[in-house]
Amino acid sequence: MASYLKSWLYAQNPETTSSGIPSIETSPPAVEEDDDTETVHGEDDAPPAFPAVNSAQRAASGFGTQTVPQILTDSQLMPPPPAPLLAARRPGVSGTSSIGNSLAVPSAPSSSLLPPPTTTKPPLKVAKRAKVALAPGHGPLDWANLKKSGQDLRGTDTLLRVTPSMLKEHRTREDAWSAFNGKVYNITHYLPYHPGGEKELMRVAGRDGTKLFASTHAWVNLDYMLDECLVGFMVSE
Ligand code: HEM
Repeated sequence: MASYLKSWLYAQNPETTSSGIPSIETSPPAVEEDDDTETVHGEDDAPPAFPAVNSAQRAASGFGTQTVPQILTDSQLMPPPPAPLLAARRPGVSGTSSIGNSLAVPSAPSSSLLPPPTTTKPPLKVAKRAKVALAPGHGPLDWANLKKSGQDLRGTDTLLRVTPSMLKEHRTREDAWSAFNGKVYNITHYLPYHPGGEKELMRVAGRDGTKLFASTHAWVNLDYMLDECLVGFMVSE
């Protein structure tokens, strides 16, 4: 058995002694250069390489032999897209932005995020129109029914040519005429039906009420409401 082992050792290691017996090293082996980067040295907190330096993974993947992708410089990169205009807006700032020349916002008033002045400023004072409680049976429908009733609301047999002096003679509550856009109406019967009150309507009795009517409620269809009250047309003296 011993001779067999001797012959085997000789075959494996040609550096045998002259006696043919391999020498047995007794001194400790020389410390080799340590290239194991996984070993932590002193205060070095660097993480170990991954995959490990001499690992099978590194050898299999050809790690380190591949060409490292080149990192492009700023000038080689595609330029960034332009900043959207709305993104450059700032609350409370209207007009040109000071973010930078490239982000300059056109100074349109709409570029501000401020609420529109209509919501922040108090509304303009509108002259309050007096509400008048109409007597029972004197609502708009009642007036419409009276017009249809066939009752004479003109007080004249035919349409007249009315001069300003003629108009002036009809300025009482019992007999009130008024002119609107060249047409003369007998407003006497309408007085208690007027939503703005008799007093207001009497301001135009015996004179031209075109201006006052238009400044109060131009949307009201006067010609339809008073069609049965038409007296005639304005003419000069
Ligand atoms: C004969 C001509 C006139 C007719 C047919 C007429 C008719 C009307 C009508 C239909 C309304 C209700 C309108 C609405 O609620 O939107 C109204 C309201 C009013 N009208 Fe006249 N109007 C006449 C002349 C006048 C005149 C000359 C004045 C004088 C200033 C006047 C003063 C008013 C006022 C102050 C109101 C408001 C009443 C309210 O807010 O409830 N109207 N009128």
